[in-house]
Amino acid sequence: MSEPLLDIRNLRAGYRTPVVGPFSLQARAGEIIGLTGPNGCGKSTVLKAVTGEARIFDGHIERDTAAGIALQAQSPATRGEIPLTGGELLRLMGHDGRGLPPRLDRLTRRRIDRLSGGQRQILAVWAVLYSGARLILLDEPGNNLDREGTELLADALTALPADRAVLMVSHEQHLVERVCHRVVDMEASAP
Ligand SMILES: Nc1ncnc2c1ncn2[C@@H]1O[C@H](COP(=O)(O)OP(=O)(O)OP(=O)(O)O)[C@@H](O)[C@H]1O
Repeated sequence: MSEPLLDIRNLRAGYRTPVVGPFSLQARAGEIIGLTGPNGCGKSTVLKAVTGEARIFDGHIERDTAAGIALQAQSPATRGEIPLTGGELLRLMGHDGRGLPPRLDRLTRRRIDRLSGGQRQILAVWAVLYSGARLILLDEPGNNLDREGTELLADALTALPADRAVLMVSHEQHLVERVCHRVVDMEASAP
C-alpha cells in the first residue's frame, strides 16, 4: 500500500484550549474521504491544524511535503474590493484555464467581487481542485451551490487524477455518498 499523503495521529488541536481529539486519520493517493459530524465537533479545526491555522496540543501530523497542499476554507474573504477576474484567480492558483465547463468559463472574465456567493464558491473550489496540489482539503465545498453546481463539483471530484487525496468536510449527505470512498464520523470517533 502507498505511503499516506496525510497521516494524523492522536491529534488534539484547538485554539486557546483543545477543542478536538484525540483524532487519527490517514489519507492515501486516490482516496476521497468525507469528514462528518455535528456542528462544532471540530471538523474545520482538523483541517486548520493540518494547514497550521489551529494549534496542535498533542499528537502529530505528517504529510508528504512534495505533494503540495491546497485548502478551500469555509468562509473565503469576500468583503471589500477584489480586483481580480475569475480567470486571474484560477491562474494564480495554478490552473491553466483550459477545459473549463461553460458555466465556469463564463465567470473567468468577471470580477470575483461582483459574483454571487454560489459563483464565487464554485470558482474557489475549482481553483483548489486544479491547483496541482495532490493533497486537497475542502471545507463545505457544496455551500451556496445549486443542484447544477453540486453536480459539477461531484463530477470534478470523481474525475480527479488518482494521485490526489481529498479530505472533505460536508454536511451534504448526497454529495458525501456520491463521491467519498469512506466517511469518518467525528462524533463516532470522539472519546
Ligand atoms: N478561531 C477560533 N477560536 C476559538 N475557538 C474556535 C475558533 N474556531 C472555532 N472554534 C471553536 O472550536 C470548536 C470546533 O469548531 P469547528 O469550526 O472546528 O467545528 P465544525 O465541526 O467544523 O463545525 P461546523 O459544522 O459548524 O462548521 C467550536 O466549539 C468552535 O466554537
